Amino acid sequence: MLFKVEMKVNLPTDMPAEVAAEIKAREKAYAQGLQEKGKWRHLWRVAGSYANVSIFDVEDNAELQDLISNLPLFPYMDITVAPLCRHPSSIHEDDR
Ligand SMILES: O=C(O)CC1=CCC(=O)O1
Repeated sequence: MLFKVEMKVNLPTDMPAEVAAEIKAREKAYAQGLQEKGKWRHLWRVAGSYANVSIFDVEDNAELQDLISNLPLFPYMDITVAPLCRHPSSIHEDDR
């Protein structure tokens, strides 16, 4: 199942820089691991903001919830999720 996930990061302004850097490093490692597994298909920066638009490919809603809630930045993000289905005009056979 494919989901569009939008994540907006809101780190507290008073968070020490070294704490923020450590969380971001763990987030990067976690995100890259999920990309290598094919679970996190696309990861795009939204230009001009500390936000991303991502496409997740998961078994079900429960797996998406598990993956997202384990993001190191999860406590500091506003997240919106939308389920996706194949567009009838898509030429990409693997979009399902
Ligand atoms: O920077 C972001 O948009 C938050 C984030 C998600 C995966 C990652 O490495 O950073």
